[in-house]
Amino acid sequence: MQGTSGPSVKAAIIGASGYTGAELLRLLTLHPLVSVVTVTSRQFEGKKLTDVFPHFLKSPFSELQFEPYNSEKIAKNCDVVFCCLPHKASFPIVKELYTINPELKIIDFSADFRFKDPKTYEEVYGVEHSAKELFGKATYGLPEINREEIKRKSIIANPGCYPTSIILGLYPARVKGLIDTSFPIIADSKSGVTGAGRKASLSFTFCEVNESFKAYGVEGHRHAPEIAEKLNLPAVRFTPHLVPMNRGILSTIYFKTEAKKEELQEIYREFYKDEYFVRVRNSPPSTSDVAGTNFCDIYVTKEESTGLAVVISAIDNIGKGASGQAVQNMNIVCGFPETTGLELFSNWI
Ligand SMILES: NC(=O)C1=CN([C@@H]2O[C@H](COP(=O)(O)OP(=O)(O)OC[C@H]3O[C@@H](n4cnc5c(N)ncnc54)[C@H](OP(=O)(O)O)[C@@H]3O)[C@@H](O)[C@H]2O)C=CC1
Ligand SMILES: CC(=O)N[C@@H](CCC(=O)OP(=O)(O)O)C(=O)O
Repeated sequence: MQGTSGPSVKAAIIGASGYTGAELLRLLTLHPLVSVVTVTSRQFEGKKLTDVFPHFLKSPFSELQFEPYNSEKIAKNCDVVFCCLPHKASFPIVKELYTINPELKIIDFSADFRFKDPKTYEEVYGVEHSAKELFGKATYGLPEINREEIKRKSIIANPGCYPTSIILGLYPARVKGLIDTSFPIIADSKSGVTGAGRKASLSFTFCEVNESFKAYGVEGHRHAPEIAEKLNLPAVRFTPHLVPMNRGILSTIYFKTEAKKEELQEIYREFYKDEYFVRVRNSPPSTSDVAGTNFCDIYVTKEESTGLAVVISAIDNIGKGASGQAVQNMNIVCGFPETTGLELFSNWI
């Protein structure tokens, strides 16, 4: 880490031309302790950041230029690297950076180090993992359930956006043994279109998405095993949906429980009382309550006639679901107050 006056940490963002990279830059404009020194992109190599993203004119990063990825330069000049690349593209880069500089703190947005065992990754993602030896250096970056591990590790595997909303929505009940696991646990999630990334693809063009709403991944989505592993459950029935909005995930989660509604509500409130980024609500949240923020808003209730608890969990997929969570993780690994740069509230309207 650098000196004590002004920004103390130098950061690089690899894959900064995508949605999570751009959101991360936006959040870091407000971070007093971080200076972004390198942003990489293949398509925009050599272009000024503000030619691609004019909304950063007059920001602290307005002089940055997109560079090609250079492992030596990044690993030797930076303290923290945010790797905003797709799955499978990420692990070779994480391996290269870690090999050059094992002191580096690497926050990986992809799924490449999210599972406990590389075998599970290979089964779910259908590709061989060629950096298996790094799993011991990596941990799952969901601070509310794994903060102490995050402090000790070099590679932080930022969770998937859907798993963030669902795991936080189920965790208190699971930890307290209130979920009757002899019945299926059902999570039905709706995501904004930024969840699919910025790359051009027919299914995400305006007319394909606007004024419509569809389920996908119905036969099985790669996030279901991630959710099940982190909650130590054999399975979770997960169905994602794409909704015509830019940002946000709303998950509706059902589980069977003997607990009464008031007991559940009290347990959730107590469980998250010291977690700044989880707000246990008195009414069902909407995605607009959390847009642009690092909050996860949760409402829990119970229907006595069916014995089902219903949890509604809202996040911004590129906030708490990706870039906000990455800043939270960086704050933890760098020893900064966890909320630094993240005390932001939604535009709401
Ligand atoms: N969007 C979301 O809501 C969330 C995303 N994530 C994860 O974060 C990561 C980034 O997602 P997102 O920003 O949405 O994706 P985008 O597609 O918007 O951006 C990814 C960036 O990575 C670069 N890139 C793509 N392929 C490669 C490659 N093979 N090698 C090197 N660079 C590459 C591209 O830049 P260029 O072509 O200019 O080099 C691109 O800008 C992914 O792993 C995603 O799964 C996690 C949680 C939520
Ligand atoms: C709407 C949409 O397409 N969403 C993505 C999830 C994005 C995400 O956060 O997940 P990862 O980090 O694991 O990619 C999907 O279903 O694949």
